[in-house]
Amino acid sequence: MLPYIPGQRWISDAETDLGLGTILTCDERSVTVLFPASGETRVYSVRTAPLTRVAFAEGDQIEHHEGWLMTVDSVEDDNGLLIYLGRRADGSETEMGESLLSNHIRFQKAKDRLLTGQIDRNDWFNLRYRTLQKKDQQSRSAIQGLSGARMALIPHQLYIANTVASRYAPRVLLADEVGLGKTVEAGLILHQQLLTGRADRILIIVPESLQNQWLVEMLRRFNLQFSLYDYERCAQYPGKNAFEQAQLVICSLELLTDHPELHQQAVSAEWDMLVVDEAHHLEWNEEAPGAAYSCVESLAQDTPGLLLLTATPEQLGKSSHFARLRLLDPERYNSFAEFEQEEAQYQPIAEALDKLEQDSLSAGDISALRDLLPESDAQALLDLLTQTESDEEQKTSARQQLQNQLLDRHGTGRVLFRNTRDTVTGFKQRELHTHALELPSQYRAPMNQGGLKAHLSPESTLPGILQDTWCEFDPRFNWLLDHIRDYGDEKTLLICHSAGSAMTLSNALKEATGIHAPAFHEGLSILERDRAAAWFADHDAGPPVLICSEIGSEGRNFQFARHLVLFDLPANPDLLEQRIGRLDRIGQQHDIQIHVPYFTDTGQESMLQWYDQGLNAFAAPCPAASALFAEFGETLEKAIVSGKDDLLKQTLNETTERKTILNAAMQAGRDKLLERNACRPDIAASLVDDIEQQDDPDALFKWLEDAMNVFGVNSEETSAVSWHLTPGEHMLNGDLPGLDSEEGFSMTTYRDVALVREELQFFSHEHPFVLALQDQIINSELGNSAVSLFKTKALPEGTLLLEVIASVNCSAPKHLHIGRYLPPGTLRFLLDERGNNLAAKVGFDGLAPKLSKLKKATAREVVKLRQEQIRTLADKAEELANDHLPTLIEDAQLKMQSLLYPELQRIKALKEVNPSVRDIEVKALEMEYLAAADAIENARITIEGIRVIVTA
Ligand SMILES: Nc1ncnc2c1ncn2[C@@H]1O[C@H](COP(=O)(O)OP(=O)(O)OP(=O)(O)O)[C@@H](O)[C@H]1O
Repeated sequence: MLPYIPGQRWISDAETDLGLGTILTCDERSVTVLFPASGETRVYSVRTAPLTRVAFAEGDQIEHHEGWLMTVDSVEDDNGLLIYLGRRADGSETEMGESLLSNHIRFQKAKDRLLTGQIDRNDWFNLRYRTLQKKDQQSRSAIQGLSGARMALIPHQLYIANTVASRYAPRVLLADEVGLGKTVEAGLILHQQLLTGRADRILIIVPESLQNQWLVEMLRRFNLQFSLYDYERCAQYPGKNAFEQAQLVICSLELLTDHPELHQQAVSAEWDMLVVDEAHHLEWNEEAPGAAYSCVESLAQDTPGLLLLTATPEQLGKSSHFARLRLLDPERYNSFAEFEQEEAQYQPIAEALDKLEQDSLSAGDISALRDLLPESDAQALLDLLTQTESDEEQKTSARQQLQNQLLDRHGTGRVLFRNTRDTVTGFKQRELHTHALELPSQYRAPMNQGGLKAHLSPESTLPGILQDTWCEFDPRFNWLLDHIRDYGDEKTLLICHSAGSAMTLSNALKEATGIHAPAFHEGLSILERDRAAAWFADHDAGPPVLICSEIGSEGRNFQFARHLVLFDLPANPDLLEQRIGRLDRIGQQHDIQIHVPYFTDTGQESMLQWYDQGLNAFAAPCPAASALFAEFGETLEKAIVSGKDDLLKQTLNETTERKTILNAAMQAGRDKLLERNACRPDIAASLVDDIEQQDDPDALFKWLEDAMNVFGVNSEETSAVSWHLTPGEHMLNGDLPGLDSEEGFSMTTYRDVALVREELQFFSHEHPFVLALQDQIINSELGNSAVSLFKTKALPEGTLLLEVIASVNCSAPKHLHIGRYLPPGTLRFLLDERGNNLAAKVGFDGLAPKLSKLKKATAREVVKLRQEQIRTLADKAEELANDHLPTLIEDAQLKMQSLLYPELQRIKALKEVNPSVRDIEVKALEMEYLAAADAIENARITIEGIRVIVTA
């Protein structure tokens, strides 16, 4: 006979929060259990299922799912299903099949264990109490998911992650300028979504060259273990959908575009979140979307959450930028023409924002604001501003709320986040060094006959044999030798247009100097590229130069290098910014030296002038660069190729003029809205503050030390701020992350130490090891019963006290994040023999150190002798705890309403004026509101631990 019968009620020992489970199906191998209270289904192996049968006996009080109670008189077995016979509170007889039991029933295991003589150590009881307190604090935290990353607390990143991650299934474009930390922002959002149960399955699509960088970054910074999927890995699952075999996957865009069958598998693998890095490669136009675009589009349609990352959103033109917004929200962005029109109207909104900064507003200003924000909540705020009886505090708050509403309800702000170096401080200067060289005769012909490419990188258009030997006559090569001689002890990153040029340069350099400067290009395998990058990064042994092709270097972190050699210039200003961004990124310690060797009186000089004088693009990113390139790119190319000086001069002058106008217009309109949306400094600063306060390395290690003592984990102090952990010989549980091998690992609880010492894991309250320990303590019976001796003269010898810990438990789906409203709490009662609660007078921290252990046999004897007294006091404590419940539920409902209701109202108001709010977001919030209210109403008290204290 099978051990499980459909309809039976069982509880998960590992996840008691799930509530009461119902067996759905069972065969020889697996059993499927539905946990209705949390909406979860689990499939276990029949042999190892961590399940306990729920069976009540005579005298037990049980609850019907409709909420009424019955006392059990007898139990019958109907083909493996239990039927309880008994009486309701009014005395009437009734019966209840086990399938009708309330899904929220919890069990008071502590009392049963104590009374049956299963007594734990005192320090286990103490650990249990402190762990419950810790869990309670974490559940209350508004920054859950944001504090556990190994990262410096950079305000704009935290602001974006916090804003985006709090949305249901966020769909946004992260478009910070190059090197400002988009990968870290995306990682933070994913971490938060995973930790709070809002996402389980995530697919990250990146250019092939960045796969390992992402893999390492997710693990090193966020402890997220992604699987890297390439063709070989996918082939390991014949006949199956490879993408369904892992929850967190990174793969390259090329894998999906080159293999339609794998693309199909990825589309049907039901992800919660999709991330696409370097999204500027997704080219689109109305007639024919590119292959990469279509590939991502079909995935994006079927995935609730979507993060697109690009530093240069307009690199392939405005229509492709629009198309990426369309991926995020096809309903809102359905007409390119309308999008362009809308962009032109951002200026009045930006002006209104400025006005709201001023102390007084004219009648005209108020009237303009009334037109922009016609909704009733905004009108009320505007009334407040004009009423003479309003005080300054009210007016300031009204101004802030109105600014928030303007930002919220207009423009792309809600889906597009862009921080720039203007607003994020701490970046180093960029210094341009131009090096004029004479054009060698060998390049004259190709330049005269060829197009723009021949002018910018003439070596790549040379015929046959010259492709390998051009360094012999190209003065840029000799200049490079001089540069290495002068700066050989500082790192230089060289970028040129093509892989071929990079290889020739690398070979020639080796021949001329013996220096092996690796060529880093798209033709290398990922492993080869990662090795080359790591070798280059080696401060002592690594080469002074890395020679990269355009594509090879994209997205890479080379901020440890100080010199950037642009061996040729790219044809597009966005590519120039991408190149400079390899060095000009967070972590750069020095001013960046940009070297441009060029041939005088050639198209190279013209291009250099256009970038430098036209766009000022070497000194800083130029906001209008894409627009200027769209306007003047063709003429510039024509001028360069034809060598017409007048046309060049004219283009340069026109560009300079337009740049001033466009930059000013953008700054006044679109950019101002983007800037304000991308980071609101007051909120960002308070996030940093909250995390700094939560980071308490000493307290965390103290708790960890106690827990490791109990669990039998060895810890060796390796410095004042770091420890090495290894599995002990008699570990209580072998299932702790990182301790599956003898070697163990090293860690620190200090954020600043973890940032400089890569070999240490950063332990925070959100580290998987800490979370696993916490769960194992709380979800097991560990320390829930204890007996101890209290040597005191204040009470007669043999006096009995009962210390009882209780918590509030809600069986609710994890994504509701119910702890925000109803944290588990740690109710503590210390009852004397008459049932008086002394907890307020005698605190846990004062009492615990004064208690000593009793021998097990003596402890059992005490329990046996005082059983009746203990039972009565335990029931009394439970009664007291239950007395708290209605107030706790009421407070939680109020808190939930105060947080979710305004959010619901806001999103509904937003939807009326800003169609970028999707219907599904409004619906999801409504459902969340109702589900949270229901879960809170069904909260129950759980007795987490009982300690008998006898005085001596
Ligand atoms: N908060 C942080 N703490 C420590 N290092 C950081 C932080 N944010 C970013 N970095 C580092 O700064 C560099 C740039 O960050 P990241 O790669 O996320 O930028 P990006 O905007 O994605 O760059 P790109 O535009 O080139 O793709 C990386 O080396 C990253 O590890």
